Order: sequence, then structure tokens, then C-alpha cells
Amino acid sequence: MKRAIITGITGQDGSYLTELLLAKGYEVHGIIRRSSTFNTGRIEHLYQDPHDPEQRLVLHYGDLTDSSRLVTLIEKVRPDEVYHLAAQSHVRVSFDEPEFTGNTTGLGTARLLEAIRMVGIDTRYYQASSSEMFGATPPPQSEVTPFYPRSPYGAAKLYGYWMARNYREAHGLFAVNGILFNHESPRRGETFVTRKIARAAARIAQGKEEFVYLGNLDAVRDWGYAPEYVEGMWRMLQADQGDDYVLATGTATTVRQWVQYCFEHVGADWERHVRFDEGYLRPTEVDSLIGDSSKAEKTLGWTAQTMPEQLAHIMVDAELAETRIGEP
Ligand SMILES: C[C@H]1O[C@H](OP(=O)(O)OP(=O)(O)OC[C@H]2O[C@@H](n3cnc4c(=O)[nH]c(N)nc43)[C@H](O)[C@@H]2O)[C@@H](O)[C@@H](O)C1=O
Repeated sequence: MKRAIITGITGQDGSYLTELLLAKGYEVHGIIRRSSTFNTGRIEHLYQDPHDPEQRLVLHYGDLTDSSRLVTLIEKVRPDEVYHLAAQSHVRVSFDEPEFTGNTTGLGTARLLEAIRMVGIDTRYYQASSSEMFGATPPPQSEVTPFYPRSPYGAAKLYGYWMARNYREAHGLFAVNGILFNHESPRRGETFVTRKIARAAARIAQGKEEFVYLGNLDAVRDWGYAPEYVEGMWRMLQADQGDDYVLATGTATTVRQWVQYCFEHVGADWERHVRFDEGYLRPTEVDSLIGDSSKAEKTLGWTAQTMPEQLAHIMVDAELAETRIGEP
């Protein structure tokens, strides 16, 4: 039985990846941060009885700022595969908390890689790199596009990217960078723009809210469906050697178009309900991200199946179903 460690298991991607790996027969070890409130909502359906001998999901407390804990966990689990997904992942927040973002998203990666090297195990390592690393470089962006990060988050991710490459080249680690463009789902955090809008459209249609406050509607993003992207992560670690891959749909959508997709789906006029709040603007914006994932298609046989408009409908439908629960 293969064993995997996932950092960031409680997040959107962590939860879909856990489902995928359990279905493939893996034993999955997740690292979670201690909190006084429950933070395991996205994986609860997978983690029912810790005393069940059939239970193949094991959770461990740990944190990316705690190197000795990372060493003991790697030593204890001795994973065949490590998926490093944990990060302070909110771009806007990274402008307010640049040091924390650098410490977790950037240095946290160095701590994990160094833990693997210190324990000396033979494992395969997935680094959650990001299209934010391209920042100001115009689209289309591929594996050979120069980087120009425009936020503390993008800069921290770029450090992680180069650390993973360095461990591959200097220490012979099977390390992979998955340069993933935005990928969304009903499990997306509620402050990211796709989920925020899908949720608002549903609630406005149900008469629970009247307005949604947004920042820049002109930004262009390449939004794909998260469950397909975690399949791509797994494929990267099954390849013959460690390499870097872009995963994207190749489709450009503005935030405004996303608003239209969501509001049209519930039959509401978006212009009556969307208001501007400058608090959601960023000091520097990434204007346009559109990925070219032809290398992943050629090498891994991976292509995005769900396109942005269909994705918007999936997310709005999930919100409508969710908000109806418990209604009289
Ligand atoms: C690949 C990359 O993908 C994500 O980063 P992001 O693209 O910044 O995602 P977002 O959903 O926060 O913003 C998308 C766009 O939408 C604009 N926007 C307008 N109005 C609001 C607004 O009200 N809220 C937010 N959040 N954004 C807004 C905002 O200015 C930006 O242009 C993370 O997963 C990150 O971890 C990652 O790696």
C-alpha cells in the first residue's frame, strides 16, 4: 500500500486529493494545524472512525513553521509521496501579512524539503506552485514563461518553486512543480472571488441578500475545476522523472463575465446587485493569467474538461442546494 503525506489537507485541493488517493488504495496522512475551532469540515466525510482498522486516513497535528515536527512526521510516516499544498494562499491578505506569508508559504517549503533530505527517505515531492508567479508577464503563460510576481504571495511561491527545483538538481530529489492556474469548486474558500460571487448570486436569488461588494472586475483569470487539477498532481508524481508542468484551461474570463455567468444562471440582473468596494483592490494587480498546458497534455495526457461557464453553474447550483438546507 502506498503512503502519502498531504500538507494543507483541510483545504479545497487537499480534500479532493485525499478522495482521489483513498480511491486508489493509498494510506493518506494529513498534517493539520491545531485550532480551537474545527477546521476539518472538507474531509469529515472521509474521516469517520479513527479506531476503524480499515481507516486509511490519518491526521497529525503539525505546522509549516515547526521544522522539528516536520522531521519527526516524515520519519514516522516514511511516505512514498509528499504533496505540499499548505500555504497562506490569499493574495490580497499577503499584502497585509507579507512576513507571515513569506514564513509559511516560502520558508515552510524549505523546511519541508529539508526535513525530507535530513530523514533521507526516497520519496516523490509535489510542490504547489502557482500561476501568480507569472504576475505581470503577459499571457499565454507556459513552463518557459519568465516569472514576475506582483504580490508577497507570488514572491513566496516563486521561492518555493526554485527550492523544489534546487532539491531536484542539487540533491536528486524526485521533485515536481505543478504550476496551477486558478482552480475552483464548491469547496473553494468563501473569500476567493469565484465562490464569493457564486454564493452571493444564490443568496440574492433567494432574497437573503441584496448586494455583493467587489473590487476589480476587469482582471482576467483562467478558472478550471479543482477535482480535475488534483488528478493532474497525482499524474505528475507517476511520471518517469521530476519536472514542471502548467495546468490550465487556456480560457480567458474576466471577473465581470464570471459575475454574468452566475447571475444569469439564477435569472438576476447583476448590475442591480454588484457594488464597488475599493477595499478589495490590490496595491498591484495581476491583470491577466491564461495558461498553456500543452506540455501536461503531451506528457501526462492531462487536459481540463470543465470550462469556466459550466464551472460557474456547478458552483451556483451547489450554493442553491446548500442554502436551502434547513429552510422551512
Ligand atoms: C492561482 C492563484 O489563484 C488564487 O489567487 P487570485 O487569482 O488572486 O484569486 P482571487 O479569487 O482572490 O482573485 C481573482 C481576481 O478577482 C479580483 N477580485 C475582484 N473583486 C474581488 C473580491 O471581492 N475578492 C477577491 N478575492 N478577489 C476579487 C482580484 O483582484 C483578482 O484579480 C489563489 O488560489 C492563489 O492562492 C493562487 O495561487
